[in-house]
Amino acid sequence: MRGVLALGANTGDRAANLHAALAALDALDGLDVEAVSSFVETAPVGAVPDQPDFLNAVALVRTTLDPHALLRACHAVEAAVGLDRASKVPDGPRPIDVDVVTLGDVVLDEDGLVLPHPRARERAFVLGPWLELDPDAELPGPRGGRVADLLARVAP
Ligand SMILES: Nc1ncnc2c1ncn2[C@@H]1O[C@H](COP(=O)(O)OP(=O)(O)OP(=O)(O)O)[C@@H](O)[C@H]1O
Ligand SMILES: Nc1nc2c(c(=O)[nH]1)N=C(CO)CN2
Repeated sequence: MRGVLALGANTGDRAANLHAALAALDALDGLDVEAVSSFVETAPVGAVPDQPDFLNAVALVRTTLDPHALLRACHAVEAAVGLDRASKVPDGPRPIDVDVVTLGDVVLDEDGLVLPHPRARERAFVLGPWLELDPDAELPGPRGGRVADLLARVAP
């Protein structure tokens, strides 16, 4: 299946962290990184406004992993690049964050995994790079829609 991953980093060498995470993802059995967006500098969104700007990117992947295995793989890559989950503050600074935005048309909410990612539809730092890679992209599910339309709503 095709999947969409969102990456973000705002501590350390942000670009090096994104490159390391992308290489680690591509090295996984059952996952190929097919395309990577530009790295975009974005102001922090969410509960912690007073932190460094993020470098964000989106990757299109092809994978045989099931949704939970894909999330576990993302967490393993985060740990390998230097994220200590125990000290992570929600919405706060981190050397790397890898979220699963979509996996095919899968819609689910179970065991700590929600697909599509519940906040993707309101995050310009996800929608913008995704649109760059696929101008016809669509977010599946009842609250989905064309990524171009969702982006126009959050970043008019
Ligand atoms: N689609 C998803 N992608 C990544 N994590 C998810 C997803 N759905 C649910 N989660 C859960 O969200 C939990 C918190 O995610 P994380 O630690 O990345 O939070 P955060 O990065 O601070 O915020 P956000 O999830 O809004 O990016 C994870 O432990 C994971 O179980
Ligand atoms: N600009 C930007 N803001 C954020 C980001 C992010 O990746 N980019 N990630 C967050 C938590 O996942 C919270 N806020």
